[in-house]
Amino acid sequence: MSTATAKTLDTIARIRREVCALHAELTRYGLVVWTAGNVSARVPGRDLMVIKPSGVSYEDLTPEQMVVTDLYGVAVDGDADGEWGNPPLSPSSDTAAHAYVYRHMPDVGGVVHTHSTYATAWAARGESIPCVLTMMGDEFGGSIPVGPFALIGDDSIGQGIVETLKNSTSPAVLMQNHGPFTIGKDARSAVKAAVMCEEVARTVHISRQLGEPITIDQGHIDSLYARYQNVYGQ
Ligand SMILES: O=C(CO)[C@@H](O)[C@H](O)COP(=O)(O)O
Repeated sequence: MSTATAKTLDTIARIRREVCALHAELTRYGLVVWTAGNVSARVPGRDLMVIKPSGVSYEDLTPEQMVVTDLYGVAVDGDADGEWGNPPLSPSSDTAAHAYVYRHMPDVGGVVHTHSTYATAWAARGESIPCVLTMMGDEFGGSIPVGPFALIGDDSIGQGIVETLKNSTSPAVLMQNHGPFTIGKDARSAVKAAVMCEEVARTVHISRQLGEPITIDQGHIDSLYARYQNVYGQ
């Protein structure tokens, strides 16, 4: 086996394990029910992505079931370097949306979609979540925007995600009447954004039940975002 073959196959196997494991984070944080939602990752340096199979229960997901597709959502089972053993399963019904994001946002390495309750409730109203929490400044650099209503099945959802996020600091968009989609430099970052999106959607919802939350000055938001994105952590 050539070095290129071994490297490609090892990379695909690693990403399959990572994407499968990240789906467990969606159920762990209560972001999905039944088979709703999905996680994908870009294969670095290749026009390929890895995404969950459509309609498979979370508890049944295995790395081997993760589907490799091109960036138009077509399943690809190998290349000149050899086969990586795609399962006989259809990729997620949101594959076209994920693929569109990867084609049009080259810095994005991971995409997540959930129907998390509070964020989806904001999406049902077509209302962006105002930046009234320092943790929103940290993670989103401002409000969490709403994207247009779009039917599943073609590039419409992907177009709405890209049009909304391409000039935004937010890694999350609330697709109207549907739910949140998040992006990140990698799939784990996109999952984190989904977790944080639901957390702030819940907190701001509760706050608004008791009064009008106080928005944060944009200069302070920018300062919070710069610190968190560049200094926070190890
Ligand atoms: O939002 C939708 C369908 O409207 C999807 O996210 C489903 O909730 C999950 O679909 P699969 O990834 O299982 O195909």
